[in-house]
Amino acid sequence: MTQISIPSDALITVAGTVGVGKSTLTAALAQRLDFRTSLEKVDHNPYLEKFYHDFERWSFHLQIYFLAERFKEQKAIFEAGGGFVQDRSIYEDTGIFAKMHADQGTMSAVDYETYSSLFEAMVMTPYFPHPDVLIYLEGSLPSILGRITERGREMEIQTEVTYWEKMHGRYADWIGSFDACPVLRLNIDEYDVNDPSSLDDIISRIGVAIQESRRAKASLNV
Ligand SMILES: Nc1ncnc2c1ncn2[C@@H]1O[C@H](COP(=O)(O)OP(=O)(O)O)[C@@H](O)[C@H]1O
Ligand SMILES: Nc1ncnc2c1ncn2[C@H]1C[C@H](O)[C@@H](COP(=O)(O)O)O1
Repeated sequence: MTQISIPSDALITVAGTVGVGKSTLTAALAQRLDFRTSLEKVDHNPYLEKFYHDFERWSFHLQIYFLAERFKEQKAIFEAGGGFVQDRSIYEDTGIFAKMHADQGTMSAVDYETYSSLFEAMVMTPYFPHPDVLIYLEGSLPSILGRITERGREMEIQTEVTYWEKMHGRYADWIGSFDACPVLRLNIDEYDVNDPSSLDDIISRIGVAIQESRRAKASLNV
């Protein structure tokens, strides 16, 4: 199969639940495509560990922090003119995490409202490049829990399994109605990030998805 080249200004975003393999695939794709990465910085997050110990107390602070961080990343991608693989989308902050905590009562209704209006205002700006394609990583809950354990972040390992179970279910519902950009679904049992031919296959599929979406946009003149 002839491989369709990926435009050098593309923005490829990798989405999926915690531990599914986003950062690993982001790094592998960026290296192969000679793209830059936009990574989530977990180690210097001042709220994350506190949040896992007390969701109610820290949910709002953490969401505002993630929103600010991701918006800065979006702006950097916009200013660079693309050419990035991004680890996690801004859509997951609001569509998965903030909503889940609001629904389960660990973020108050007023905090959720404030957060959501800030999110809407940020997304409406020209600094917000929508991805050319969102790669959605999916897998079974046991495989994902195994990866969370293997990675060894104590705060995640100590968190009740029901938290990850609820998140896993929410992701499945969320992706079913996600329509902000084209989606490429990848099952984690069906690729090997260390196998070059497996990455070739993913890159071919990314190429096709981007080509189709750019053609569709051009025909609508948007
Ligand atoms: N394709 C893969 N096969 C096997 N293990 C993987 C794969 N991708 C990631 N992992 C492992 O799973 C764990 C979580 O991966 P990571 O990329 O950090 O997930 P995420 O960014 O989605 O939270 C890490 O220990 C990583 O080494
Ligand atoms: N928006 C978020 N709210 C709560 N927690 C979040 C949010 N975004 C990321 N996280 C957490 C989940 C993980 O513990 C780390 C990093 O995510 P990962 O999926 O491992 O890249 O941050």
